[in-house]
Amino acid sequence: MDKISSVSKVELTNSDFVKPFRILYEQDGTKKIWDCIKIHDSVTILIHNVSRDVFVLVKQFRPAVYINQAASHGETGSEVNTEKVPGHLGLVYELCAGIVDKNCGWNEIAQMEVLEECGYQVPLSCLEEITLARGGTGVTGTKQAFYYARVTDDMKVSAGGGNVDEGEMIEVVEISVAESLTFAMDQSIEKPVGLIFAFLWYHQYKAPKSIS
Ligand SMILES: O=c1ccn([C@@H]2O[C@H](COP(=O)(O)OP(=O)(O)O[C@H]3O[C@H](CO)[C@@H](O)[C@H](O)[C@H]3O)[C@@H](O)[C@H]2O)c(=O)[nH]1
Ligand SMILES: [Mg+2]
Repeated sequence: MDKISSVSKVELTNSDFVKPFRILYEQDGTKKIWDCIKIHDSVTILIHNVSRDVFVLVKQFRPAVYINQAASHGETGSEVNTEKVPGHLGLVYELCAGIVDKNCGWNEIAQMEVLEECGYQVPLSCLEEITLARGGTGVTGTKQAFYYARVTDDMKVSAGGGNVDEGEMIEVVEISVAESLTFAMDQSIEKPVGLIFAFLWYHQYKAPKSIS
């Protein structure tokens, strides 16, 4: 999964996934411009396997993270020297997530992503909405829905790994709930803020409280 080679940056002319555009507006009479990117809304799922008290995460190569790593290693040109910037630097731990690109309930999209990426067939009744937030406010402004899915070992029906037809390569990783806060705050582990939020949410609102 982390054997990355032949990396180059090219100009984006058209895309099925993102559309850059500019907004012109006036604020209190002052003319302003703001450059944005249109992307899909998304769903994100904190999967808790209660049979073994572990969180189920996905680990995947993220080109955007990789290219930022390359820049930190002085590789800012259009070609990246992959000897100097090995592919594992673009691997990221994330919650199971997917874009809202189908006309159905967001909870159904969450259910599909849990199956596709992590191999659990979870009934909708085991999916709880945590909250809805903005995935990004500066550039995209899209919505991101967070769900909590309680799963058991007997809901595991496949290895997961993502949609092979779309070329997805995903490793399913388990983190014990007991170690999850240390994991969340470890800066040496690449992860998005949504993962940290979800782990903290669990410990604040869901974790059994010990009696002192
Ligand atoms: O430029 C692109 C963009 C996407 N894809 C494919 O599109 C699919 C997208 O996968 P999906 O699981 O639906 O979305 P994610 O990539 O997991 O993205 C979600 O999870 C991210 C991490 O939480 C968030 O940043 C995003 O907003 C959210 O949509 C995959 O097959 C990709 O291979 C491409 O091939 N090229
Ligand atoms: Mg995904």
